[in-house]
Amino acid sequence: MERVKPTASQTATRKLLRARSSQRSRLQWPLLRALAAALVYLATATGAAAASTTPTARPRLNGSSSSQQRGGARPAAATTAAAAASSSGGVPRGRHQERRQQSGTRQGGSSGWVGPSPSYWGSRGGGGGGGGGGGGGSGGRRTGSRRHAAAAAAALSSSRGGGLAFLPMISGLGAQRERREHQRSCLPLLCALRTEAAAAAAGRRRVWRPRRGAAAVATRALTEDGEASATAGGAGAGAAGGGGAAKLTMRRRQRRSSGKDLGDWRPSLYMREGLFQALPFPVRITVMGGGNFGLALSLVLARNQIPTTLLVRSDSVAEHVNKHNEHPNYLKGIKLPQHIVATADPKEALRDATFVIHAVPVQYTRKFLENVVPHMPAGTPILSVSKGIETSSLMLMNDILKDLCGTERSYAFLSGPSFAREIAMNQATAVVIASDDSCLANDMAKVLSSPTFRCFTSKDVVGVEVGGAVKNVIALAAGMCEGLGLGTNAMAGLVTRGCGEMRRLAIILGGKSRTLSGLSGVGDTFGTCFGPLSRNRNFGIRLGKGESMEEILASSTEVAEGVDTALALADLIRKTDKSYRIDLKYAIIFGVAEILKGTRFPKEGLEDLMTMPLKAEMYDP
Ligand SMILES: NC(=O)c1ccc[n+]([C@@H]2O[C@H](COP(=O)([O-])OP(=O)(O)OC[C@H]3O[C@@H](n4cnc5c(N)ncnc54)[C@H](O)[C@@H]3O)[C@@H](O)[C@H]2O)c1
Ligand SMILES: O=P(O)(O)OC[C@H](O)CO
Repeated sequence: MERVKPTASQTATRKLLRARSSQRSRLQWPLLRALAAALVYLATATGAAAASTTPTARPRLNGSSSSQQRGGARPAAATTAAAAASSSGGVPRGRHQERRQQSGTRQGGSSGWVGPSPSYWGSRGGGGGGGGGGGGGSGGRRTGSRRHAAAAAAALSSSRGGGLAFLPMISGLGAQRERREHQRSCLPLLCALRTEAAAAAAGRRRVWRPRRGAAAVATRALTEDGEASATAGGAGAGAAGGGGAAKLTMRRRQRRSSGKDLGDWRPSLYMREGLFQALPFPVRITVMGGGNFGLALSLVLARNQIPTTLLVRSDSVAEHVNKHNEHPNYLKGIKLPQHIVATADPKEALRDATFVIHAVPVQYTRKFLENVVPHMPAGTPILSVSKGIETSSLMLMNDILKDLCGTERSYAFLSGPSFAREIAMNQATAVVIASDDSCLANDMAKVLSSPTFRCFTSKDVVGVEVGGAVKNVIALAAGMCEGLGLGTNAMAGLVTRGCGEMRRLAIILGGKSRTLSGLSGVGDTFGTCFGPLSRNRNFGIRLGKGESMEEILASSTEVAEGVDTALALADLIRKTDKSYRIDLKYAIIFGVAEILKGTRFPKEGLEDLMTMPLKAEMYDP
């Protein structure tokens, strides 16, 4: 019998059904794992409660239902935990903690955290100097719900606080409302647990008062112990003694004794409403680079009450920041919260970092990192916010960081329309964080997001990075357009054609076309080309008005990354794109490079663009 050939729509429907069924089976696995983990946990917890006089007794977490919490009743979990705490001489200890203490390994970085560690710390070999290399991160990388299911199972079988790692798994199953309820009910508990974990690490005892709420517990931790040891939803902290950490702690204490601390240490809306998505491990962040953007991101972190250390270049700047709560040169007029601590000592800044944020301009990155890398704990993930291409190597940040900090750690890249001053003034901002490691991108998005700072995620590192680099060059051109006194038609045409060049280059380098229609592509291009705060645009305006490069460079204190990047891009395109007439395909980038080199005037550049050979508007590489 002759086989009937399916129609195109039948084939498409079948493909869709097949995809959905495989998606369903992927979703079922975490559910089954979750159920299995919960059963194991319940069975063990029952046994543990019976034997709660032993030091290894594990408290029950499942008593903290939202109704109990809202009704103000002391949750069963708290009662059990308190009983277990007192019986074990402080904080109840789980198996992981015990094993670590027996083997003498420093656990969970500074805070003594005993929950699971994320997959991107796998290369730390379960321990190490940072904020949490241990627990569940057993080497190879896992992704998505598998990782969360495994982390939850590990947490449930390890320590009481780790049980909260169950939350992301619930979210993976899509039960949004339940998750919110659960988080709301668990949040005060989570904060209290972390406070206790940190106190235990520092050898202190702590009174269990979950009914006072997360904010009270967090604040109390700060006031009583002089250490930012409990933070909003998921941002635990360190209380490690000795060395640099002790110095930082002492500074915090000194400030506190001055009586003006805590003014801005309030629970954010995310924390109060339970919207903050807790990470199942403590977080302490080091921001490298105390320029405009480093400061702005420190403020974002401080608003989420994450302990943040700013690594600056000189002792005098660090001293000024710590003493006056503002930077002497950047973001003038913006006051920094007291709990942002600056230091010029990379060892001191990095020893306890859970994550590192790199906010040094691309062209200074290599020199800056040479002194810093030896002090960076192995495996600590880095989030880069720098946009551009290195002139000497023609590398994007992804390659520069891998070159300098090794391939054995995960990297993420933040980009999008995000002027430092607007962020510092708490104005709404949306960005994208790209990483090959989607767990890291998700976690960084959780750490940074707040009601005024929204992070999306992406897997397209190249697309996001190319967008961030090329938009600065287009902004120089847009500035020249403005400086030449041209109208809206010219500006809109120029920026649109510039976005085409950006997309073309991104595709050639391995990025995705759709990324360039997002925040890091056209989003950032619009922001930078039309935003009065843009340094690149303002540089272009001055060029357009007839000032020379030398004059502008001599009189400006701020970095316009597009200047070096334009020259690097022209070289990179020549090296990478071997197609016919690249000068026509990248007319704006080449034009800007020529003007910066001094071989063309802005007006001539415009004439060149307008008299190019006639051709189709769109074509792909
Ligand atoms: N400013 C913004 O609004 C913004 C927004 C998004 C991304 N970014 C990106 O963030 C990165 C940092 O930008 P920024 O605005 O904070 O820079 P900035 O111009 O405000 O500060 C310069 C930074 O570089 C350091 N620096 C200066 N000269 C140096 C040198 N010779 N060697 C080593 N370090 C030196 C300074 O100490 C300072 O930390 C850039 O790549 C930029 O593209 C900035
Ligand atoms: O001030 P610019 O021109 O360096 O731009 C800053 C940011 O990149 C805008 O997103």
